[in-house]
Amino acid sequence: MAKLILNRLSKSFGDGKPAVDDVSVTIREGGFLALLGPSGCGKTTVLRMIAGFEQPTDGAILLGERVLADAGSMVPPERRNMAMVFQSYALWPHMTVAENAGYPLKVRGISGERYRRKVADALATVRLESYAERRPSELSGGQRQRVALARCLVTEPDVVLLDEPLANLDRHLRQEMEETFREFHAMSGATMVYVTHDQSEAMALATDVAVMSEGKLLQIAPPAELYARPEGKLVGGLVGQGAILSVSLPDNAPRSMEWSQLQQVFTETDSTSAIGDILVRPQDVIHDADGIPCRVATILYEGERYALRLTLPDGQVLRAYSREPAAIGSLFPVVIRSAWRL
Ligand SMILES: Nc1ncnc2c1ncn2[C@@H]1O[C@H](COP(=O)(O)OP(=O)(O)OP(=O)(O)O)[C@@H](O)[C@H]1O
Repeated sequence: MAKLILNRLSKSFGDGKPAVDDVSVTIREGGFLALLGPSGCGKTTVLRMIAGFEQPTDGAILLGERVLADAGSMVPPERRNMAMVFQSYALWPHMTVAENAGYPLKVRGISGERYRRKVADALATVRLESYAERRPSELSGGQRQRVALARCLVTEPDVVLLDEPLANLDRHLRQEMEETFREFHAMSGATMVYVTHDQSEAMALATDVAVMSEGKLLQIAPPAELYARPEGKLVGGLVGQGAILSVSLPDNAPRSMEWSQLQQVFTETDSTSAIGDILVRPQDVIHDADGIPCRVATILYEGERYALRLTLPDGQVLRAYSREPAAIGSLFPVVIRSAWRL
């Protein structure tokens, strides 16, 4: 196994804007990368190029030193030692769970004891040993997804590619499957690339998250860093809960701002300073009689707390949490403990 490298990768489908535009990413061996972004941003096209279903128009894909694809050459999908898991599972309905899981081995001419052992190991990894003789129609959605994972494990792939694998499952099952994916990643040791438009899924699963928009890579970072230090409005708005406020900032404003600096921003409007965006997380908005005089716009009971939308004196919207209920329209002064300049 080796690093998977996307080097200045681009893909155009004819005229118009390229679907993937100059994307460079290095995924360490055994890493788990989530490609995150809104519909149409190019993430599936990146995955399909890694799998070998599409050829790059520019740039290259390498596994270690080996060039898998560039504009002039392509290693075919079956010679990349990769496995892909689809949203639709793509299981054979007439085969049992064990036969489905073992199918890639049959294709490769592996049989006998070796075949049985590999299938049994793969089913054990996804905890489906006792379902070996069932057919896909007799399984739940989560169990079918696990068969698809087992089928991908039997070939011991270097790289596993997952295209929105949880999109068809309900919320409860998604959480359970997130656990399965984490276990699967730990046990297989494979490098994984996971496409999703769900930020919480990406943050929960991956070791690194690459955020894409309109074919371009906006930022790549481990989840905690992406949350704490997003680059730009798009990433800031996509990752975690928060409000983006447009404020006039002093020239020397640091990226991470505290109340002592923010207080000035909200009280002194200096018409000569530049307008900039700051990201404020709801947990950093604290109810305080001496704070900015906001008003409650909406309130939503979330079980353990209330989620508030507050209106700032200039009309912009801020999010906050509160343990106490508050009346809509009432005064709710707040201190902003910290904010991140985007
Ligand atoms: N085979 C194709 N021919 C022409 N255009 C394509 C083809 N495949 C993708 N595109 C275009 O490339 C762009 C990126 O598509 P892609 O499927 O990679 O996005 P995505 O981020 O995966 O979206 P989604 O989450 O909706 O699947 C889109 O504008 C799409 O219409």
